[in-house]
Amino acid sequence: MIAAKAEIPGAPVHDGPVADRRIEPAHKPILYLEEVTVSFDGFRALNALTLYIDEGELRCIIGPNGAGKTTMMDVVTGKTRPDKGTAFFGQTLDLLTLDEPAIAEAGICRKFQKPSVFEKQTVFENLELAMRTDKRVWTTLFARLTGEQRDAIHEVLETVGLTAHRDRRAGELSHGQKQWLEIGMLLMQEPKVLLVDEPVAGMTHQETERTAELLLSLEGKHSVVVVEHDMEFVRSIARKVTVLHEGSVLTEGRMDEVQNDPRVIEVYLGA
Ligand SMILES: Nc1ncnc2c1ncn2[C@@H]1O[C@H](COP(=O)(O)OP(=O)(O)OP(=O)(O)O)[C@@H](O)[C@H]1O
Repeated sequence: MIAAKAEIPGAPVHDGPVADRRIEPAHKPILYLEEVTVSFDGFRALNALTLYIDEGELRCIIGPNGAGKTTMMDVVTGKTRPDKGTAFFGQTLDLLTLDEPAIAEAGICRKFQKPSVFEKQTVFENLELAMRTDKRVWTTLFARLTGEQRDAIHEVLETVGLTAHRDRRAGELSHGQKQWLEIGMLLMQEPKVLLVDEPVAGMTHQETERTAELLLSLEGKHSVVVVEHDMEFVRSIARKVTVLHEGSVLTEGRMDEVQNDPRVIEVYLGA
């Protein structure tokens, strides 16, 4: 079921020439979470969380353990249903009416911390499998690719820096390369929003740097939400940073601003 976003108080309205001028195209939200509350046995993992993500932006979400970062991603992807609040994708798609596959189909993809690739298939084949709607390995590998599909795979290989490894089995790749391959597999689905959970955990310094470049290169083409504990990494990619604490937004802003915010310092030192 599709509900109308315009019914939400304070939500931007895009349906007329005057309304259009109210929003800068560069700051048009694609994801709206408003007053979202999730309780587990009375404990509020999310507490009236309100968060907007703009189209094409790269947003970092930080916060001490238990702040609600994972729960927030679970709500967006349909894994967890909030007790209260609203979650919209764009102006019209009510995420709370959709299940996980429908949300992924709509263009919200999630990269979990642990890479999950088809180890026995090559890098190229993994990307091919990710592109198809028919997920049966057998069917996919024996279907012929169109020129356009090949181009799409080559473009993603370039983006994730794995062109030279296209014919290697995924199982032979390093941890970092597997992570990039999985990001590539998500890119094959042309997501509008990419949620990335601790992308550099377990990576070498060099792999971390390369991951920063990769995520920065996605900016403008996709909205990328990165949840990460590694502050040096966050600093290297951060545009706008949102600090979660006890299920709500504590503060948002540039990395230097949030780092010097006494409330943020207190929360991290107290954690
Ligand atoms: N299924 C659940 N049942 C009970 N409590 C839960 C459940 N999922 C999360 N919580 C609790 O909700 C709070 C928020 O958890 P969440 O995993 O969202 O935090 P986080 O910011 O991702 O933390 P971390 O950085 O440690 O991963 C925590 O106190 C956690 O123990």
